[in-house]
Amino acid sequence: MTAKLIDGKAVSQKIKDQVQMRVEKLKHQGVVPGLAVVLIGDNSASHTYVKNKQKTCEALGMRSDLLQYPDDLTQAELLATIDGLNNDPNIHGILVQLPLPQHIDEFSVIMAIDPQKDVDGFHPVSVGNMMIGNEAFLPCTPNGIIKMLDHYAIEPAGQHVVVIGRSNIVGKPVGQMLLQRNATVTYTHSKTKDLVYYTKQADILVVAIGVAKFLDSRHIKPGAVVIDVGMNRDENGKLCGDVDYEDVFEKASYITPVPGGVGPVTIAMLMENTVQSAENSLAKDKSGRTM
Ligand SMILES: Nc1nc2c(c(=O)[nH]1)N[C@@H](CN(C=O)c1ccc(C(=O)N[C@@H](CCC(=O)O)C(=O)O)cc1)CN2
Repeated sequence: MTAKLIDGKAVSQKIKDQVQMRVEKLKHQGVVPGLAVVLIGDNSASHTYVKNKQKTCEALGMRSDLLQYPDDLTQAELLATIDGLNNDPNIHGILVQLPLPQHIDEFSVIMAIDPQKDVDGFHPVSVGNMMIGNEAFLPCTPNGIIKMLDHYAIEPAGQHVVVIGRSNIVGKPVGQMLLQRNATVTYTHSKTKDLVYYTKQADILVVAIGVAKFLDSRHIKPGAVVIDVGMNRDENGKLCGDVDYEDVFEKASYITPVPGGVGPVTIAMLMENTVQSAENSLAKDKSGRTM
């Protein structure tokens, strides 16, 4: 068996085409969706991702404001910036690019963002609503993974999903979202004993640990679906995932490439959250006017 490629670029394009139609409809009603991206410091990967976000935003006809600061920005200054964006009627989505410099508390920053503009889906209000199945902004990478599975008719229901990694932005939410689609979910992490005992049981494996080529064919059962969330550089400085792609390709049924898999769909889901927020804002204004 050789794996079928899960083409993140193709899935991303399909989502962006739908977003573009929604943007045009909003523009006819006088609303230009606006995304504010706050970038602190000089992390080169973050600069690349933010550039991708801005480029995509503008290509879809949305407004994208970049607020860039040196890494000595104080937490108080950042919170004041976020407060200004919360109150800007032309801004519908706010994100602060992670990771942050060590002197800034990530939770305080996420808490400062108005949940109605939380297009990353990281705010506890968004997370809580997601957990109980309420409408919420869903985190972009986990939601993108769901969209890729849907695109290839890979049904999570009844499947054993093993998640490697327990971050607040990928591991924890993706497991919950797949649980809500009736998968059976096992969470594993750096402290899990005998990791292979769990990974070899997985019908669907989500690998989000940030270690280049960590997972190889010994970790998976034949026919597993492998979702590689990793974004690393190999010994030659080449972008690679958490999965040894060449080694796993012969054994998996589906696999996401890096680059070209989870990354592009993450961006597309951010665009979808941003246009959704602008639609929510317009609906709220209209309901206010009819009161
Ligand atoms: N505020 C946030 N910070 C971070 C998030 C997030 O969702 N919100 N997620 C990750 C990084 N991430 C989004 O910002 C992200 C990572 C990778 C890509 C991407 O397009 N990857 C490309 C390759 C890009 C390259 O050339 O290096 C691919 O995989 O094809 C987009 C977004 C952490 N921070």
